[in-house]
Amino acid sequence: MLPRFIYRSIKINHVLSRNLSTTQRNDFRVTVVGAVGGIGAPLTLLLKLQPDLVTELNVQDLVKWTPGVALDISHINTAVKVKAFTGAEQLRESLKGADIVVIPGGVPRKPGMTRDDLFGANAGVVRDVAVACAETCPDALINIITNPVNSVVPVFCEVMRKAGKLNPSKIFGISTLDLVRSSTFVANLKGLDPGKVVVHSVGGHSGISIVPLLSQCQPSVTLTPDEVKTLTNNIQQAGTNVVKAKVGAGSAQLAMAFAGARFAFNLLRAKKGESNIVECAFTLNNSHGTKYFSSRLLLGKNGIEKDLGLGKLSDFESECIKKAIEAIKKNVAKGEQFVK
Ligand SMILES: NC(=O)C1=CN([C@@H]2O[C@H](COP(=O)(O)OP(=O)(O)OC[C@H]3O[C@@H](n4cnc5c(N)ncnc54)[C@H](O)[C@@H]3O)[C@@H](O)[C@H]2O)C=CC1
Ligand SMILES: O=C([O-])CC(=O)C(=O)O
Repeated sequence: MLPRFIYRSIKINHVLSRNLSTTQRNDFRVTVVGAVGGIGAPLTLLLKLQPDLVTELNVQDLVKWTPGVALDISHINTAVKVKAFTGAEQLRESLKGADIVVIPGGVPRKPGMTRDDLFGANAGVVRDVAVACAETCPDALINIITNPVNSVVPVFCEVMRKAGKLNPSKIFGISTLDLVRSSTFVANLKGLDPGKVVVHSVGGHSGISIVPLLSQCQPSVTLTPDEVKTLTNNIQQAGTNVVKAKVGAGSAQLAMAFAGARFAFNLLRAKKGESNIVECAFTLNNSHGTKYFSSRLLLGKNGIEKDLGLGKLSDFESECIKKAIEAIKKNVAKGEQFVK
């Protein structure tokens, strides 16, 4: 079954194609850096299907077939305008005027690697994109998908700080896939519709730093202590299980494209003035026992409107968060050290 927002987009496209002249639209430009990769390509496709939220879509990647992928996607009959940008030389041009920059550029894991093992390859990628963003689109909302999220978000923020352009309300490490997986796993266990189950995941995006708040699941579900432990472990290990199952062909891509699109669409909806939009993301907030933490955020026109905190935690969740904080502190220090 297609996700609901794709159905909605198909319906909207139909309305738009009949009635373009009378439809009120806001103009939003989204740039995807690493747009031709395993996450980038399906994510770009999902963005192209949402003309009520995305007006212009800039497709940037290093590979020489970037214009070919952009041309391919541009043939889809939605009103979203697609442009290609190839290589580091065209990165700045791709970022000009961007409202949102989504970054899945970088290297994925292979079996046996941790996310932290990607730091050497990906920290420089994120640093270079941050330097370019500071110069060309310092007010854009930044969505960092590249791993290790817990360390490269600090890299991005420190580069912006050095450039005098840091706005922590606009820089997000994308942990949405943890929420998506949590909803699916709880729904599968309890025989519910996964599209109607909401579970927030806080902390970070790596191993024990991922803390799904199962006690606050909506609708409320009854879970035994063993079920809570098993579900938590399955959610924390889900990425690693995909890496293993793909036997060397990379990590999660399609579910991540869905999660990345969901987060970007929610940012754009909030930017357009829709209220009560809540997502979790890994941000610089200094308010949960470590500088960076993923918590429940109310999104607004300029990014984070309010940190909604963690709500009432179970004893198990409080213990998990203590462990998460210790892991995150080390990951953050590594990112900050890299920029120094
Ligand atoms: N935050 C999350 O929940 C998740 C994060 N990831 C991470 O996303 C990243 C991308 O994964 P995949 O798309 O599967 O990898 P991939 O290798 O399929 O694609 C990466 C793309 O980035 C491009 N790229 C590399 N360096 C670049 C640069 N400096 N500028 C522009 N483009 C550049 C490559 O040419 C390639 O097209 C990985 O670091 C992976 O670990 C993956 C899944 C979930
Ligand atoms: O596990 C990985 O390397 C990719 C990732 O972050 C995820 O799937 O959650």
